[in-house]
Amino acid sequence: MTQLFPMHAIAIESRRRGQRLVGPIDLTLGGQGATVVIGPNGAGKTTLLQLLHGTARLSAGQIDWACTTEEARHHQGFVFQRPIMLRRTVLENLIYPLRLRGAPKDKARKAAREWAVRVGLEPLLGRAAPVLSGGEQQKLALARALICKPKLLFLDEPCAALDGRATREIEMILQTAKADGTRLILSTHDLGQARRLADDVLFLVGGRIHEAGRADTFFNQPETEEAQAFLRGDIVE
Ligand SMILES: Nc1ncnc2c1ncn2[C@@H]1O[C@H](COP(=O)(O)OP(=O)(O)OP(=O)(O)O)[C@@H](O)[C@H]1O
Repeated sequence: MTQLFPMHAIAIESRRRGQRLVGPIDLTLGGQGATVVIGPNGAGKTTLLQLLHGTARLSAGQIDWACTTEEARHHQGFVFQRPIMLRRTVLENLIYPLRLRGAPKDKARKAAREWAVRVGLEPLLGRAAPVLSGGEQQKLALARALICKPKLLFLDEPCAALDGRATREIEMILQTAKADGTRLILSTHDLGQARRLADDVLFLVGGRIHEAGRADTFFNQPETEEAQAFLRGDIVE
């Protein structure tokens, strides 16, 4: 069975037009739990997730998975802040990633129905995905990612535009995915969400990891002045 972890990111950087946006960052990830990436606007959270996932180009450094990079990519999913829906039904959106991976039609259909039930979208299976509400679309995006049983799921501000109820539903799906063994890495501006979901925290400022560690330690005894200020709700730049 393919093992992704431990993953070692060594001195990774993202530069644009000669300007360093993120890095250098060194990071080791073990195979369990949820890592929550927090930090002010422009700190580099999205870019870091994309570098790790391989959708943004490394300007320097390297990422070593316990398997090949190709295998690692195959076992990852990425959920965006604004979900990208196929202009097809909910059912077809769920079937699509499985068919892409070669699953037979019947099997894909069965899994799609099971996932629709799990995330509460069963009554909407025949509806066109683009007309779903924001919360419904995000649940669909999550189910579409999880249906492939990723070993690692990146989520970039998955609840940014959602109300409390939709956020709670998404968080429950994420907690179940984590309990089922999916490694989560998500960015959020919602400190309440970070406290609820995080096992580990990466606190980014200015493209660098400013503080990192166990969530309870970070939230209860942040070491740096910037982290203390950020947790108080002060402006950190
Ligand atoms: N394609 C790009 N070209 C130039 N600069 C970019 C590009 N993408 C991101 N940046 C810059 O890189 C920095 C990090 O951006 P990023 O979106 O990763 O931050 P973030 O922490 O996710 O921000 P936010 O909380 O606002 O979503 C920002 O200064 C941003 O302007």
